[in-house]
Amino acid sequence: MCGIVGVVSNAPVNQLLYDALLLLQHRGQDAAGIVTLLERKFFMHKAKGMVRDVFRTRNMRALPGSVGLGQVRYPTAGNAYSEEEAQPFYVNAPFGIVLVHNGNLTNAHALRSELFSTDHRHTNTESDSEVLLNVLAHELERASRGVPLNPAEVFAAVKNMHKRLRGSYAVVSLIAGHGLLAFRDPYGIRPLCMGRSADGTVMVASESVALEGSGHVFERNIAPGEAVFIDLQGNVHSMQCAEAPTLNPCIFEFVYLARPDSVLDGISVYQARLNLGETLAKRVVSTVPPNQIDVIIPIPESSRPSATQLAHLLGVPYREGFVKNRYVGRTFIMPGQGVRKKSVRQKLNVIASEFKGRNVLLVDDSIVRGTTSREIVQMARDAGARKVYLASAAPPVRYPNVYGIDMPTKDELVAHDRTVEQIRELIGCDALIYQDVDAMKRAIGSLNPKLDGFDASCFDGVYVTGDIDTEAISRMNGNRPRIEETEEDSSRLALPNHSE
Ligand SMILES: O=P(O)(O)OC[C@H]1O[C@H](OP(=O)(O)OP(=O)(O)O)[C@H](O)[C@@H]1O
Ligand SMILES: NC(=O)CC[C@H](N)C(=O)O
Ligand SMILES: [Mg+2]
Repeated sequence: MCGIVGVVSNAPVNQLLYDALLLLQHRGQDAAGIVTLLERKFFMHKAKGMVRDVFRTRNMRALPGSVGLGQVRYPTAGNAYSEEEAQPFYVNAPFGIVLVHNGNLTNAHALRSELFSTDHRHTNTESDSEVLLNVLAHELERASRGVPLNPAEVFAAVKNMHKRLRGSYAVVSLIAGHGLLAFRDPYGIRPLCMGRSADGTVMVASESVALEGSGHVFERNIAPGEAVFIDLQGNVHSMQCAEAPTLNPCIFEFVYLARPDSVLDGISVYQARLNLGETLAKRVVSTVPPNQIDVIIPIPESSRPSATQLAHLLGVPYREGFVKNRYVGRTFIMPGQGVRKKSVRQKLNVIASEFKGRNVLLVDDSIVRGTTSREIVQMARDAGARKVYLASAAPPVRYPNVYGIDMPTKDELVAHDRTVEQIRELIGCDALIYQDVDAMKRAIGSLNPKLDGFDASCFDGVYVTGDIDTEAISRMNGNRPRIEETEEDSSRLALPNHSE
């Protein structure tokens, strides 16, 4: 779940792209990049790190032009530590194309060989996004052979792409001399929306918060399978390019990934989390009587809306018991278990008085590897809690995710092949209460009846694209270069040393 953005304007866009990427930082902390287009020349700067670290003034000055795109990366394919896999990706022919991608191709391996043997195209990294760019380049070349590239040719290329690509993809790309192309996979797994500002700038972005926070008015979501082409004058053309599109957004966006102030596919992320708190209340009542809970404490950050609603419905005081160090990033999207574990303690600290002698119900949005829960439960006990109960606003995460969330192998999931009682024992809490899968789908789905369903594969093992061999994917991903604790990790987590 990287964050992507693209703009067509008639004023310089470097600062605008930077601002939008900052608003999408929660979607990817590993690398960031921007490309701008001035006349027919691309200007690019990308590197590993967060937006504020990657772009210095001199880099920003070197990004001229009134059209551009950007990305913040959370790696789900290839090598998380490879600077070369930071996005955007560039290819020189045809026309000159740059591309940013949110999602994960499940047939990247097969496509890479096909690109080489049939299309005679070379890819130089392990990134699925580079594969995607080369498929786009090949299809654009085919569609515009002997004719000028107009929207009809661009849409013909996207139609062919949908036939070749499998998995999830929300994409923004720039075609030099022509315009900006954005499209979404036929299931709409990853989000993409567009908006406009008063001066006529058109922006496409992963989440509505990027539009609104940078002075644009949300216009609409890009439909599953749809392609939008914005020419260099700012005219918007669009076409449905998939044969049988359905809207099945990733449910984990609502549970954890997206910002609560975003509205994705017509659903307020905040309201979705409140609703999850409401249905969770029913589960809690049937496990632990509310009069045996003294206080409800959220595990910051993402669980707050669900915990508030839960506390309200149970009539139990809601208190802040953990303070988050805002300078440590999101732990779940950090690459590598060592670094994730260490950062939970660096990130959260207890307010001991909220725990001492009390029966506390801790609430998290989800439990994935159990890294956070294990640490937190122990911290609550160390602070003097009498009983420590834990509730998760999402059901157990039991299956690998193959569509752009970094939980690729089942063995790393604390709930895989374990009963709730076994998980409770591992985490070390006195009671463990999970959301129910159908209740979760109803709680969020009721907010937009036009949805066809969700990709909830990590909870129910049903993969919307229907062609997933999780064993093969687990094997492939298990061999991915993963990051375990290195010096670089540790220094990245360390707080700035002001005495230097
Ligand atoms: O079981 P785990 O593998 O630990 O993963 C789940 C935890 O990770 C996320 O928090 P994170 O710190 O990433 O972000 P947040 O501040 O938005 O809650 C999520 O909200 C859970 O707290
Ligand atoms: N989280 C994502 O969307 C990742 C995009 C792409 N698969 C990468 O690893 O760079
Ligand atoms: Mg969290």
